[in-house]
Amino acid sequence: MMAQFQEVLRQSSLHPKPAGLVLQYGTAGFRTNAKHLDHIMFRMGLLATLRSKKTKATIGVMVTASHNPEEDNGVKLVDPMGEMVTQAWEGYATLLANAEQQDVLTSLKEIIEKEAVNMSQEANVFLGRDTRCSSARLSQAVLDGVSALGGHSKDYGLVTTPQLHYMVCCQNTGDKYGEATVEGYYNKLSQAYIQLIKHAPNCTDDQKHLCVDGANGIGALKVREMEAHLKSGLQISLVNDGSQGKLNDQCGADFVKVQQKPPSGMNPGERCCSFDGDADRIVYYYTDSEGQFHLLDGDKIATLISTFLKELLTQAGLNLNIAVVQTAYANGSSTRYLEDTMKVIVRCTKTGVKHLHHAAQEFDIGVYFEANGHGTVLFSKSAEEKIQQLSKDPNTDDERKTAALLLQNTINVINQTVGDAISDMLLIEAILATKGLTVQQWDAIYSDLPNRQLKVKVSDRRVIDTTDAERRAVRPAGLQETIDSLVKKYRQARSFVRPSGTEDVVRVYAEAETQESADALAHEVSLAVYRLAGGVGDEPKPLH
Ligand SMILES: CC(=O)N[C@H]1[C@@H](OP(=O)(O)O)O[C@H](CO)[C@@H](O)[C@@H]1O
Ligand SMILES: [Mg+2]
Repeated sequence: MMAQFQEVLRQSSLHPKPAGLVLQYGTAGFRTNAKHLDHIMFRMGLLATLRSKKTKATIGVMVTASHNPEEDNGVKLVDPMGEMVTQAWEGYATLLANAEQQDVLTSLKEIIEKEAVNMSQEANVFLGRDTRCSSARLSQAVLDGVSALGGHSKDYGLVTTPQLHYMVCCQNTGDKYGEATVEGYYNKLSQAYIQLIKHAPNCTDDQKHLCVDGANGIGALKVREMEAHLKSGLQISLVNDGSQGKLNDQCGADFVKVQQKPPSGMNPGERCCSFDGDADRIVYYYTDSEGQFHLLDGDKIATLISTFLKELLTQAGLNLNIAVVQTAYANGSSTRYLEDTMKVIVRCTKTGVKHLHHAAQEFDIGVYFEANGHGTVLFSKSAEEKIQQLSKDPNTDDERKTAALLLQNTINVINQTVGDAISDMLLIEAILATKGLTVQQWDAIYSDLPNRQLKVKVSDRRVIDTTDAERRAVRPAGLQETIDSLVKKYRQARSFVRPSGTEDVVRVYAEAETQESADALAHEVSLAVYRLAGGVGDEPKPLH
């Protein structure tokens, strides 16, 4: 053990921390300009090794800053079942990341002691990275951290974030979930997709065509690799494939969702989708004959998927509960449609995938999506078993059997570990094909309420405290009362504010019957935040 600690000290000096730099393990790990991250990567290599020893399982480390600009980078840790690392270890990550150079060993020992980590236990770490030019160098720093503590590592190189989550889950479930290789991932998903579209024999070449915006990132590389496995079951035109443009610059799912417009390089007459920079988010869109842009975001995706699953459950005669998990950012129309028309259970959680994921685990089938397009579907073990039994039952009639087989293939096309743009894309394409739905028909299931998101700069965003899944502010005094009285001025209105977990801003959301009302309400609520929560800089200006 002494020798290992000596090695940590030696290696740590090669990955020095800039004095005074303080970073937080946020909603999606550490994220900042790549030039400040070398020591963070080394230390996350150390921490992942400890986590592996503690859990006696393989742990994942993904080097990416998702939708952030190319100059940034970041790192996320992946727990044994492919889920985000637990909250307690997020705390350790922050502790270790911020320890000054001379205190690294003390912090490391503190974690070892608190968690009673058996240091003679073997450790295994899987590593993946996105296409940023800083990612290769930063990955090496992670590997140095793992080897300093005597851990084993496997570097998957360029993979999407959800592919790495998948590998970790496969490895720790003895390949029950699938084979822990990129090839195994493509085979599992593409075979399930090909089985699903067998139920759409009338699908024309036009319907099989999809434009994909790869955000000039890893998703573009991987969608190309996947395409080869799909045996022309899907015809993909790839734009922003990374050959020319810059990562996430004027493209990608975040750009499309926030700007509500198509990415550069795309002429979206037909069905299109955009991935984000690490391919764990997806949004769809099209432009109608009048040139109007239509966005089909995470809420519309959750609605499409849950409708499909509910119909299959009915056909299969299976009594399984199904819920949709959303956040406060879900469009009010989607919530109303799901609850009132679809009669599915709807849950609202705090922002951040881990919250949605945990809530979704409480149901037989939990469909979760953030409005920005990050999401997946979780099937409980018993739900999977019931579906499998039915598909094998010789006494089942044809209709029930077909539904059970469709459900089975749906399970196989989904990456249950985390939101996955490629897997979600295949599922959505299969649903549209089997139901014979156009993107316009899908869009028409319900109409979004006009909405607006704004950001307000305040001197300390922690003065805002929220409750009820972030839908109500309990501090500062008077803020919620002000929001309530502003909301009353508009029809079908709703508004809330919360401090961002990834940026130094307070986010304001408003929706209402018209775009003008949503914009006016968002502005008035921004002013209330500015005045009551210590706004800095100029007062927010009206949008019109
Ligand atoms: C309104 C919004 O889209 N917020 C995003 C954003 O979190 P904030 O805490 O709002 O900054 O980044 C998170 C990580 O990617 C994502 O999970 C979340 O949905
Ligand atoms: Mg992402």
